[in-house]
Amino acid sequence: MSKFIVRGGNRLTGSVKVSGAKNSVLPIIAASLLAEEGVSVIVDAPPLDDVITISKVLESLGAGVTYQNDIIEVDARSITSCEAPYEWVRKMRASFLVMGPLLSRMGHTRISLPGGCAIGTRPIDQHLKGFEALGAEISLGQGYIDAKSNGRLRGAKIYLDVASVGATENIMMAAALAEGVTVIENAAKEPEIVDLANYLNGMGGIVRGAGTGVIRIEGVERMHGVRHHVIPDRIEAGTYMAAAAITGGDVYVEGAIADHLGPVIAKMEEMGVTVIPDENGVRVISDKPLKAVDLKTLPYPGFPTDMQSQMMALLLRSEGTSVVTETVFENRFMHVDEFHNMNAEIKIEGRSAIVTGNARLVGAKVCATDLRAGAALILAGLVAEGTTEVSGTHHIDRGYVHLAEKLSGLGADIWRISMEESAVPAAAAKEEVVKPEPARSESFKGEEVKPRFQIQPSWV
Ligand SMILES: CC(=O)N[C@H]1[C@@H](OP(=O)(O)OP(=O)(O)OC[C@H]2O[C@@H](n3ccc(=O)[nH]c3=O)[C@H](O)[C@@H]2O)O[C@H](CO)[C@@H](O)[C@@H]1O
Ligand SMILES: C=C(OP(=O)(O)O)C(=O)O
Repeated sequence: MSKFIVRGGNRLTGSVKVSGAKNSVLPIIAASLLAEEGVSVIVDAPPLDDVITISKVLESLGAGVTYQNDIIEVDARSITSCEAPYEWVRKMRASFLVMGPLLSRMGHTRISLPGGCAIGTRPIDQHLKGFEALGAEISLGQGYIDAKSNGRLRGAKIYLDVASVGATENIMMAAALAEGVTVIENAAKEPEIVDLANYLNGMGGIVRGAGTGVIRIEGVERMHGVRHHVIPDRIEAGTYMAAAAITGGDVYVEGAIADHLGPVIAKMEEMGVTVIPDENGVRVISDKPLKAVDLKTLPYPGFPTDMQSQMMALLLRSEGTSVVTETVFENRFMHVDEFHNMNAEIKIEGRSAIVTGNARLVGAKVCATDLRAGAALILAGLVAEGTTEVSGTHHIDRGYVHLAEKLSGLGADIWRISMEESAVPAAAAKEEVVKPEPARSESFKGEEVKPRFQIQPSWV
């Protein structure tokens, strides 16, 4: 157990590199299960806890998985099990993404029900509706979902009631080896969907229209491993852009793809932040007082829900009152209570949060209630008076590679300690900061999912 310690007041400058996208690499690793021939090589796979978890799921199914220097190799030629047990699906909802490929390739799968999570109930009805349309028989019992098909799945037209990212991905993967053509209508359009489609096409699949609301998948008989580069993480990029903006900084976010960040850039520009994209990244200059803006989260290309809490941190420091409306998840304002502990004034009215700007934020002990809430609290800590301690770091480790190291590289006063240590006096605590482990080179087989960090003396 560890926590981040942040001392506010530093202006961030310099360059930070974005890692591969969590929300791309997870479905892509799952899709590797479709390859009956060859080995899949996934480049720019970020060393996140979620990546370890999905790798463990694949190993529990009989696939070979190795990880070295941000490259994952998956050998799924011999799958020995079709069951994703509770212990993995409980750790990470995205484990459910193995259902589509397993059903398509093996004709049978048994997966623990993913259940809700902190940000909402997150049902899976659209995934199941898609599998049933493709001819699977679904039964539920004892916390598990059983899906069986009589021979190959058969292509079908599927209209999604909500443009769900996960359902679109799961159905794309299920349809990849089905007989005939599948058309997904009201499909999600996120860049991660396009990345998955490119991966499936590289594996010998035939997927067209990804990135639009209608995706057409022509089923093929066999798929093979391929080498693929994961796209950069637009949410991680957006988080560093917000760090630059909130601290009045000047930061180059290397690897950020401006096209993937349209609404984030638009809102930052409305706030008075200068954003200069080029072909290798995005420069963010914040040299004026920030202005309040209203924003509403929506499926892509709307404003991403995964940037809502980080943006709220920024709005706390803006001139005027802002209204933030969350339409994607019904319970994604848990960071508001934590912000209150830092002296913020925010009122929740239904699906909206009314954010009073010009907040004099003060450091406090706060808890990351989910991944992005954790990032937002760290952003607030960067400008708060005094020291902020953010616990719940396991959430943050799901989605950010070396967060403290990347921010301190930009000049932030942030480090990580184990829970047993005291954050004060800070100088003493810095003697026992946490350093990332060297890259893994071994198979994940047989290991527990351990924190990827260990205490090292005198680092940073
Ligand atoms: C691993 C991954 O890629 N996670 C992302 C993915 O999550 P995930 O794929 O779980 O999110 P979805 O797009 O499925 O969820 C969007 C909305 O649809 C609802 N829904 C979803 C499926 C379903 O069968 N029925 C249903 O009603 C959900 O409850 C939610 O309200 O997209 C979210 C929305 O951009 C992001 O916040 C997550 O970071
Ligand atoms: C909600 C998120 O992820 P997940 O769907 O993996 O929980 C996120 O990345 O902010």
